[in-house]
Amino acid sequence: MKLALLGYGKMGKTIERLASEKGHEIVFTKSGSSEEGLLTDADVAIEFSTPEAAVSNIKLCFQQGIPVVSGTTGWLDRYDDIIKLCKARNAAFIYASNFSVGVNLFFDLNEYLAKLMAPWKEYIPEIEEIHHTQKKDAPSGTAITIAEGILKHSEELKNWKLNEQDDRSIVIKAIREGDVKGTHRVDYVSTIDTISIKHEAHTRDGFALGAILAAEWLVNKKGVYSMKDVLGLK
Ligand SMILES: NC(=O)c1ccc[n+]([C@@H]2O[C@H](COP(=O)([O-])OP(=O)(O)OC[C@H]3O[C@@H](n4cnc5c(N)ncnc54)[C@H](O)[C@@H]3O)[C@@H](O)[C@H]2O)c1
Ligand SMILES: O=C(O)C1=N[C@H](C(=O)O)CCC1
Repeated sequence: MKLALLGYGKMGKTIERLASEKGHEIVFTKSGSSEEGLLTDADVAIEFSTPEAAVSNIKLCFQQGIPVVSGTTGWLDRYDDIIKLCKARNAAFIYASNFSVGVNLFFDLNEYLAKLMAPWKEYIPEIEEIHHTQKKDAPSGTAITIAEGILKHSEELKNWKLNEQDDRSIVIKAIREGDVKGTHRVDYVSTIDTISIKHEAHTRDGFALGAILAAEWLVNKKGVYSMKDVLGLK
């Protein structure tokens, strides 16, 4: 598979290493807004850049007819526009807030637990995420997906809030420390006890391998997909 890498920071470089080990070829890399260029040698693009750059990078792929896998977080206020554009252009697109297989299993576990806990109103759900100090967005995209999974099964809770709790919202506590790769915990807290589930990434390899898997899956497809399609979790 011939790959274009849009964004060549911590994730871009991890993807380059692991994709090369799998026998894929990197034919294009982009690490700034001034670089445009032709992606047409690539079978698929993998986009891990910045919240400000993601939308124009994805559009660049749609314009050049290259399927695109995007893992950049912090731009989702534009997600619906991108989906419309993808359909209008008959392009191919996968976004995931987290590409690791472990986190995608954790998303399902989170929804299972949310359904189980829904009748037990004395337990209040809370989310905590911890990441490295260079991270630009808060809360993490993964924490937002976790919150959405809980909201789907709750009658009382209507939204999430960063570092703030009230009767109708789930608090997401965002902590930035050292070089933490990504830790997410969901607690159901009552006065009597706490029930917790946690995912802790030890390296970035899981995110990168999941993105490569998604790219391999997306080649020669059209349409909008998710990691559930890639992993057969639907
Ligand atoms: N979905 C997932 O599984 C997952 C996993 C890890 C990180 N992320 C997200 O991926 C993004 C990147 O993470 P990172 O740790 O590699 O960050 P990073 O800061 O190490 O790398 C980002 C790179 O993007 C480059 N860049 C800036 N503008 C650009 C542009 N216009 N076009 C192309 N590249 C540009 C920067 O030069 C930088 O090298 C973040 O949004 C992060 O939250 C998602
Ligand atoms: O390092 C990051 O930045 C990460 N971002 C994603 C998020 O916001 O959820 C995934 C975990 C790592």
